[in-house]
Amino acid sequence: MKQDSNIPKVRESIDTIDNSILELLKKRIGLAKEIGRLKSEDNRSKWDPLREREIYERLITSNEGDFPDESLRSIFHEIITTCRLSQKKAVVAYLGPEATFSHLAGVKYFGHSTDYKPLETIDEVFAEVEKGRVQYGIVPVENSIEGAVFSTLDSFMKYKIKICGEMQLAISHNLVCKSGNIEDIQTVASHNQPLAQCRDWLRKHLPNTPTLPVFSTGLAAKMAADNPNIGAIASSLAISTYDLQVVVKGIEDYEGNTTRFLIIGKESPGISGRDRTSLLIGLMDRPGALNEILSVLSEEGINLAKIESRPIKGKQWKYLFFLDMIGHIEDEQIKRGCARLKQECSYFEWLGSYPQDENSLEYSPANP
Ligand SMILES: O=C(O)C(=O)C[C@]1(C(=O)O)C=C[C@@H](O)C=C1
Repeated sequence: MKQDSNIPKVRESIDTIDNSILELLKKRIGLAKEIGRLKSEDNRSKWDPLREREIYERLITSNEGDFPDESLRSIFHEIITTCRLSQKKAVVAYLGPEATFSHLAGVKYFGHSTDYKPLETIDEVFAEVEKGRVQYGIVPVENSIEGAVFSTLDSFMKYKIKICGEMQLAISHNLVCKSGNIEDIQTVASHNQPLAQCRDWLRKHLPNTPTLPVFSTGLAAKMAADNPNIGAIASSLAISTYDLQVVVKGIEDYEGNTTRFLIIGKESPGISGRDRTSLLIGLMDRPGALNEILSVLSEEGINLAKIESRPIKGKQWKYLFFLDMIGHIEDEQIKRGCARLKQECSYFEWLGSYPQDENSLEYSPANP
C-alpha cells in the first residue's frame, strides 16, 4: 500500500464541504419557517408550485451537467419538501398496508419527512381527507396497460375533495414468497390490477395455480410473509418491508407499465405554468350533448388530455364524465371554457388544477 496516500487529506476537504452544506441546510430551513410565518399572517397557502418549479429550473440550468441532473433534482426535491413540511406538518393517507405502490408513490412525492397513514380502502383515503383527519391522500387513478382505477373515479363522485398534484410511477411487478422457491407457491395473491397486468405470465408459468384477488399488493405481501404457500405479486418496497424472497422479477406482460397517481387534499395549489385541470361533468339529455362539450373545448383551443365515463350509482344508464385538460383554472382560456361548460352541462364540478408530472422517468422503482 502506498504510504503517502492523499485520501485522508481529500476526505478532510469533503468533511469541510459536508459541514458547510449542513450549515446551509439549517439556514435554509430557518428561512423557510420564516416565510411560513409570513404566509400564515397573509393567510396564504404554504405550497407554491410556481416558486418550486423556478428553483428546479434555475438550479438545473446553472448545474451545466457537472452533477447528474436527475440526482440534483431528487436532492432538492427532498430539501424543498422538508422545508415545506417545516412550515406545516402533513399526514398522507394511502391504500395500505405498508409497501403498496401507493405508499411507494407517496414517499417519492412527499419525501421521507412526511407521516404516512395506511388505510384499508381507496374510499377511506377520500373519507379521511374530506373529514380533515389527514392533509393529503395519494390514490392510483389510471394504469398505462389496464386503464382507469374505477374505485378512485367512483370516490370522486362521492366525496368533496380537490386534486392537488399528480405523479407517474413506473411499475415493475415481482413474484415473491417466503422461501423464494416457485414450487412452494400454491396460490398467487395480489390486487386485481397487478393480477391482470401479469395475466399472460401467470398463465404460462403457473397455469394450475389459483389467483386470489385481495385489497392491495401490501396485504398480499403480508399474507405471503405469514404463509409459505402463498406467493404475492408486489413492489420492490414490499420485499424489504416483509422480509420476502424474489422468485421472479419483472413479471408484467408489457413494458412501460406506469401508474398515474393523484394527490388529493382540501385545496388545489396556485398556477405553476405547466398544469392540468380535472373536471367532473354530466351531460344534458339531448342529441349531440357530448359533441357540444367537445366543440366548446375545440373553439376555446383547449387541449383535452383525457375523457372517461363512469355510470352514476343508482341511476340506470346515466353517466358522469371525467375530463382532464391542459392548463390551470386561472388561465384565461380554461376559465372561459369552464364558464361555457357550466352552461352546457347538467352537472359541473371542478376537481382541481395542479402541476403536471414531468419527472416520470426519475420515479422508476428500478432506480429507487
Ligand atoms: O418560497 C416560498 O414560498 C417558500 O415557502 C419556501 C419553499 C422552499 O423551501 O424553497 C417552500 C415551500 C414552497 O412551496 C416554495 C418554496
